[in-house]
Amino acid sequence: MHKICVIEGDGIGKEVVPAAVSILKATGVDFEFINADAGDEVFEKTGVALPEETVKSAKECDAVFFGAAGETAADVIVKLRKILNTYANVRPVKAYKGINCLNSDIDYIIVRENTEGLYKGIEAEIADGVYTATRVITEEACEKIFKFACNMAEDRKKQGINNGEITCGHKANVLKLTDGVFKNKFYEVAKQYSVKPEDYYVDALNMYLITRPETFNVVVTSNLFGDILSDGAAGTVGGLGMAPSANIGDEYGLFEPVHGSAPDIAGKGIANPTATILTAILMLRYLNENDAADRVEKALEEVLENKLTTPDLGGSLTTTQMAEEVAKRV
Ligand SMILES: O=C(O)CSCC(=O)C(=O)O
Repeated sequence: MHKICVIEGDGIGKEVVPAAVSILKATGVDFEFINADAGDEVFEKTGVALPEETVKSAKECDAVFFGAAGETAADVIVKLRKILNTYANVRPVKAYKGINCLNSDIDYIIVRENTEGLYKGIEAEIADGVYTATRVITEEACEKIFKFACNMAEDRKKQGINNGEITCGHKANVLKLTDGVFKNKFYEVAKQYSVKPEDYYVDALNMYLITRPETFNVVVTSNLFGDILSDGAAGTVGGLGMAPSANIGDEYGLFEPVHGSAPDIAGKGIANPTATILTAILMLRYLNENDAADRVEKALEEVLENKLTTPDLGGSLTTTQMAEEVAKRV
């Protein structure tokens, strides 16, 4: 039995998470779902966006399934990632039939370092009207993220998905010390694996992810660059409604769609649940429930291809109705 800490959060999180949970229940896998609070609403009630009891529940469960947070997003998810030390933020970018994608051959994974860089939160006013943000790069975090990414590239090679290509995005021509270390550690670690390493300046890489996305397999980069590249990459495969993510550490897994709470459509029943369903598939694989993951992905692919979707994907169903179409095919 898998215990899952479910945090719906704010806005459409309250719609897409229950939709995905209904599909998880349809797989027949033995789950216990334990609801917990985080985000704007609990902040307004208690003054705390990430309650201690939610952190406790997250640590006691086998995985955390998170929806979205509004204005408090960074206070909730960045803090949770740090507390759970989920140092790898895994962001698949894949073209699905029936979805308006840049091309049909896109299938790569962005691995974003998830603990440091500019996300250390070290900001200061160092003089009147002068403000700084400190970017932290440590050899330890570099080792961990590059080993994680190289293992992923090797696994995909063993599955025949690709030939071990792995790409590092950095800005070492400007950030000569911090990204010089980042780039050098990448090649140092890559030597220990049967992979094909390459690197690009992150601005050029951003362009290549648009002009030739089908040529990439595993892309590894630092925190803020990963945040930016992954949103742009989502745009090449149908938008943030198609963007799942898995925050992975040595002890915990935190699963969340990349999109936010979308207050403009919250409560209308039209939120696209695909990103959250794809996130549920990532969680099933993390829990080694690979047969169930395959069944959900096959069911989702059929639903997408037949436009049994929410309006943003060309269909006419509600969030719940789309999830029901997936669930009955699982
Ligand atoms: O920048 C962050 O990661 C924290 S705010 C939510 C977000 O943008 C993302 O999860 O990509």
